[in-house]
Amino acid sequence: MLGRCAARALGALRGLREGAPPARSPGPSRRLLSSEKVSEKDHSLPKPCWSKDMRLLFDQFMKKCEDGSWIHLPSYEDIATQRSQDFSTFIHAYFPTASEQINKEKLSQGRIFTRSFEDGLGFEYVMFYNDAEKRIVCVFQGGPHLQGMPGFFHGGAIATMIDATVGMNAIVSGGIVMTANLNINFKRPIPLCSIVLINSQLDKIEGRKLLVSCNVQSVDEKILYTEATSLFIKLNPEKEFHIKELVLNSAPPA
Ligand SMILES: CC/C=C\C/C=C\C/C=C\CCCCCCCC(=O)SCCNC(=O)CCNC(=O)[C@H](O)C(C)(C)COP(=O)(O)OP(=O)(O)OC[C@H]1O[C@@H](n2cnc3c(N)ncnc32)[C@H](O)[C@@H]1OP(=O)(O)O
Repeated sequence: MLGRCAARALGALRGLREGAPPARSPGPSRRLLSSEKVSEKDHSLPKPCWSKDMRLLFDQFMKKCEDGSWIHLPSYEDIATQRSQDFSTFIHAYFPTASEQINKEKLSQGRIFTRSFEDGLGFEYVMFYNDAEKRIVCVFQGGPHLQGMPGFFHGGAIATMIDATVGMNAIVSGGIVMTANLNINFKRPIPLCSIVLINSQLDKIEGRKLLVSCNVQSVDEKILYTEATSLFIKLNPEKEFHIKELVLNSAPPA
């Protein structure tokens, strides 16, 4: 049985695509342009660019999902439904000054960073969540455009995938959170285009703080490439109360 927070967060992740009603109002901070492209592709499902090993790992984890102990997490490249517009409106209301500085025309082109590369060239990954153990495992196949030192992944690309994985763990466990601190020890360089496992674990929740750790290992678990710890802060619930009112009152009269 999923915890209430995890069930809500997973529902929200799925709800970004499934059965969401057509947008009534984009709210004050996010105006959709008529030319806005909406991609429905779930990037966490097998694609031709996935290697044999990546597919094998996907199949192994999907097998673990059959008894409900693990859950496959969907992943889309952009955010375009009513519920996610509310989410976007919420975030902009939380940071009003920063929000004013955003170029609203460019905002409509917003795309999740890890899903903004052509298939196979950047970040290919799929995440699985275990609620009982508060773990997320990410199977990651990095492409040739993530190169840093010749033949190896760029440290920033590794940091990005770590942030995405521990971040998803924090979102599923805590709701709307932001990364406050990320500490990374790069222990071994990761060969370009290899497949690695990112194992993340929720260690502690202290009020609004969520501590999540992770390691990056080779598929056979013989090489420990990277270790990281992170701190996520749940956006202040008191402030959230006023923001909810703002979001609810933002729609123009019908
Ligand atoms: C339900 C959601 C559903 C769907 C989501 C939709 C789509 C998801 C798709 C993909 C997601 C993939 C995951 C990606 C994850 C990536 C996340 C990011 O990259 S976030 C971007 C980077 N982070 C930032 O830009 C954050 C910048 N910082 C801030 O905005 C603020 O500092 C803050 C973190 C919001 C905290 O500010 P607050 O005013 O809210 O809290 P404070 O009162 O300052 O602090 C509370 C508490 O925490 C302690 N603290 C804060 N920062 C730190 C720190 N760096 N180190 C240690 N401690 C810290 C602070 O001392 C307070 O402690 P207390 O006094 O004991 O209460």
